Amino acid sequence: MLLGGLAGEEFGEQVAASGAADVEVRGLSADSRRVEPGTVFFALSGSKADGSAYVAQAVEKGAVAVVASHALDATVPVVIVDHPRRFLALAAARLVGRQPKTMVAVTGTAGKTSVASFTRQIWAEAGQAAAQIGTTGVISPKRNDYGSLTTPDPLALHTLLGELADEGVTHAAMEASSHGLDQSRLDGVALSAAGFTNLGRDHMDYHPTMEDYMAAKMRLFDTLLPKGAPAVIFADDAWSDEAIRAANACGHEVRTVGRKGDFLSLKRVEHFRHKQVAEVHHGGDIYEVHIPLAGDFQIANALVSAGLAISTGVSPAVALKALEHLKGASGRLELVGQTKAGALAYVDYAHKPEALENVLTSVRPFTTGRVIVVFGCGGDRDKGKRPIMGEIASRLADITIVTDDNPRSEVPATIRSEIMAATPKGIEIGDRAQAIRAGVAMMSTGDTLIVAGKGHEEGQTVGAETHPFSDHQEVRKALEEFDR
Ligand SMILES: CC(=O)N[C@H]1[C@@H](OP(=O)(O)OP(=O)(O)OC[C@H]2O[C@@H](n3ccc(=O)[nH]c3=O)[C@H](O)[C@@H]2O)O[C@H](CO)[C@@H](O)[C@@H]1O[C@H](C)C(=O)N[C@@H](C)C(=O)N[C@H](CCC(=O)O)C(=O)O
Ligand SMILES: Nc1ncnc2c1ncn2[C@@H]1O[C@H](COP(=O)(O)OP(=O)(O)OP(=O)(O)O)[C@@H](O)[C@H]1O
Ligand SMILES: N[C@H](CCC[C@H](N)C(=O)O)C(=O)O
Ligand SMILES: [Mg+2]
Repeated sequence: MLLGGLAGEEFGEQVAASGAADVEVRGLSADSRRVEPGTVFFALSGSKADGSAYVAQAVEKGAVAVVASHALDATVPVVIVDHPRRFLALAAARLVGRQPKTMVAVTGTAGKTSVASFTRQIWAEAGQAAAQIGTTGVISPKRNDYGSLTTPDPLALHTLLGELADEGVTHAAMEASSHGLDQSRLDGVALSAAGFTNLGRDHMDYHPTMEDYMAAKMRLFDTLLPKGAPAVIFADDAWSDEAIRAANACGHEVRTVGRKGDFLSLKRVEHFRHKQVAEVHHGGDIYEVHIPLAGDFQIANALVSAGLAISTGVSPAVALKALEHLKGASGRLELVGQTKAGALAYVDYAHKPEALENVLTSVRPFTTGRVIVVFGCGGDRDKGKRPIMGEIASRLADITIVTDDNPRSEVPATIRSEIMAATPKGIEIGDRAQAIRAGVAMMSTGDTLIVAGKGHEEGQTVGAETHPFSDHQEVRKALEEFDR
């Protein structure tokens, strides 16, 4: 394809100005190390490096043109644009040229993986070939691939979407992380609908303020979702009104769900040990909905998912009935085992304040004994959340065990001490396997154990190395050891 053709209307003029419109393009890359002959190199300024420094290397490896945000010295044409990351995403979409026909994206601080999974499950129940893309990887009729980024970079993303389309997948739900939105990773995806769950503290190391964080999330509505398309918004969050305002301002069809929702209105919820029954009103009809998952927050996720499924053609009756068979996403308040005396052990991915608060509150109604929590905070990530999570655990759990969770380049004991400062009665056990053993050893009748922070993860990253580690396995091992 010619670069002029990949540029589209938005970047056509700049490409023409560079004299590169007729350059034949064989591939795109933002990494000089991966450039091959015929590639267009996008020189991106990142958090660690500046791609401009690698232009010479890219050209040496065969780059036929460079896209950058400022003038550069190069022996090939240089296209100067304001937003090279957006150009990369749109060009990747055009170069691949196909994606599952119906795609939705969901954003929010918590619940994205769950909503992507539930939406896929509802579509599948409705007979569609459906996929989900996000933190836990890619799940489709033919795949169950472990993932890394929540929102893949545009080249990986569009290659994947092309493959899914070739495999016959017609429906896909993807997670839009704030990093992904801010870095235009999904700008090239054609969306049929989009969802918002909630906003809470996270990634304050990346976004300067909560308003900036919210603005990144709202790119989903103000830049990516085509005007007039359905925006499904959870109505009961502190930031819901702001999201509704933003979606309305863009001319979308706003569909709110939740207690304050008018598209799917939640009227009543009864909590049981392993399930919840909700009364939901839609378009004048009343539905009794059985959700086989614990946790109030799963109702919110289920409603956003049903809203997205209905907005993409599933009948309301089928969508709400499908909720009866939902399986939780791996490691999201997942019941991993129980003691012979019936005390429950869960693995959960809460690694940010609101999520931890929600999870600890969610298990209280069915916990007749004590709530025991084992958790830590990641290194090289928002340090401000450490004392906040410590305070939440000491307020909402009866026993708190503070341990390590991917310390990365930081000193693990320092991370723990920042959590412990707000958890005066916390027990500190750095070794995560030992911390889980200690938690399991304490369990007696009526207690609930929550091992939080890693969810589906399969490794513990210490320094630059990731060692195999699974909360699921450690919980199971400890249950075997202590509960004979
Ligand atoms: C902070 C961040 O988000 N970084 C992402 C970003 O990298 P970057 O552009 O900042 O990269 P950089 O290292 O500064 O390099 C700048 C440019 O120079 C290029 N380069 C560099 C070296 C070289 O020799 N040659 C060369 O061309 C790089 O390829 C890059 O294009 O763009 C890359 C490509 O899309 C991402 O892989 C990378 O994600 C890193 C690995 C990451 O850890 N991201 C996390 C924080 C993240 O994105 N998380 C979110 C949210 C999770 C959640 O919600 O909890 C996610 O979506 O997963
Ligand atoms: N709607 C919700 N409201 C509050 N907390 C939630 C909600 N949904 C999930 N959680 C909590 O957040 C954790 C992560 O859930 P999930 O993976 O679905 O969210 P996510 O937005 O994909 O998170 P991440 O950005 O880390 O990938 C869960 O394990 C649970 O503790
Ligand atoms: N996507 C999140 C996951 C955090 C999970 C937690 N286990 C940690 O390592 O902090 C991040 O990279 O910030
Ligand atoms: Mg996720």
